[in-house]
Amino acid sequence: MSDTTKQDVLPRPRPRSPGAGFVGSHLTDKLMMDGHEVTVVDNFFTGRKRNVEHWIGHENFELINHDVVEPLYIEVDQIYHLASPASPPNYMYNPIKTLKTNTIGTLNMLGLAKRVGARLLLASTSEVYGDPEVHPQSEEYWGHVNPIGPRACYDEGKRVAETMCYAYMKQEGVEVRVARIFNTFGSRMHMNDGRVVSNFILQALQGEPLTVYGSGSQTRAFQYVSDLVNGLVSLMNSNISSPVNLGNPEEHTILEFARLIKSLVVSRSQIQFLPEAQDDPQRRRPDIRKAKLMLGWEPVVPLEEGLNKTIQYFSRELEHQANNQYIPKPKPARMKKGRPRHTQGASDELNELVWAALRQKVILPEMAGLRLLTALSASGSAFSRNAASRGDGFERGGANAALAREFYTLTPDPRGAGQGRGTSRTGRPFRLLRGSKR
Ligand SMILES: O=c1ccn([C@@H]2O[C@H](COP(=O)(O)OP(=O)(O)O[C@H]3OC[C@@H](O)[C@H](O)[C@H]3O)[C@@H](O)[C@H]2O)c(=O)[nH]1
Repeated sequence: MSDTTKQDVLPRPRPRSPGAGFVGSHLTDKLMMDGHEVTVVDNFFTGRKRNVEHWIGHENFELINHDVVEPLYIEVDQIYHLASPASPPNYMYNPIKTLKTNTIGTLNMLGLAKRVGARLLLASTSEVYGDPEVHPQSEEYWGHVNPIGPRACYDEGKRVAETMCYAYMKQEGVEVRVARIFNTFGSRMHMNDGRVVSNFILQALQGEPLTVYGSGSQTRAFQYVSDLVNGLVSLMNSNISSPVNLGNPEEHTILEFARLIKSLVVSRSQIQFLPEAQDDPQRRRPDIRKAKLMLGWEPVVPLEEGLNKTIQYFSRELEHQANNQYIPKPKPARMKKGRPRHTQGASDELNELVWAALRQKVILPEMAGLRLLTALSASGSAFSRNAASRGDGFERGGANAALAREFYTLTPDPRGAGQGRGTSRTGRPFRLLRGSKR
């Protein structure tokens, strides 16, 4: 099928990504919000349906339970190939599976790209540089990897995945993009992820010792997930086929990082030194001059801001887990006149998502809208809990208008937009009722 025909059939790009994991689910949010049709493919080895459930029911969204180690036959224009466990304990847990995913999985995705004429973006990693002898790491550096060490399944798996991309580009003309992703953190990381950010935050929140492997003098530079997602999308849509580093160049020792998290959580946790991990890279920091120059991209979220959001996310996860269900905090069912209604306790991320949807006039179908409301409700918003429980009302006419009205009424726009008046999805203008009785 030619590109033109495909464009005729699918007026908007139709990307696919194994997107129920940490990074994939944030990428899915961005692509959906930008109006694309998205097919998420995931085997749920480390991904979770919960991360993308708010899109289930949306006409532009499809979720396929599939392992990329098996061939896949779908029609797409762009492929974000993110499949692979990324946390060292996860990828070392089943090294053969990690190797299969990164080798056979990548071959299958490149085969798919070749068959349908799609562009493929490989989520590669800073781990291709191994324990680097060059600092900071630029794309020209070939790396220093132990090919038989415990990290090799991932490091070498990603290195050969890059090799495969360029072989398909040269031999078959497949359009490829390669993002070398440096340490990334944010909400939707799994509680058992095992990487340093989730470990330290969870330990600090629970008063457990923060486990520093080795002396803590090894360094890393951490980027917030929204910066990464913006970088991935801009790389996909660029004309740069050679590898590009995506990361935040602000470098810290792991010990400094432990202290920073302790202070942000205001935790009394001790710091506990454990034996050093084998082949642990000692220094890592991205050289991002190429991304800046060629993509106009650089991270914008300050470390502390990203960490505070992530701390908030993990506090809720802990609360949710402790109760096995979220017990809402007591709140008056009706707010007093003049007092702003808001989703206090609701996740900023969900608020942002709903607001962005309303601002960009993305259609929130009843099911997706209800799921968002339910999620907000689970986060402790008395108002949205009521709205969710009145879900049947949304099935009737003007559902999106009702949904928009609910959110206009209860949620402050985090970016200050939507003041005073709004327009519903049906085009019917309505007044912002925030702060007054409805
Ligand atoms: O509890 C912990 C966890 C980790 N660490 C240390 O913190 C540093 C960072 O470790 P992480 O497990 O978060 O991540 P690593 O940097 O080793 O690997 C990561 O690199 C980039 C990505 O591609 C991957 O997400 C991941 O492989 C390491 O030095 C590690 O030894 C601790 O000191 N304590």
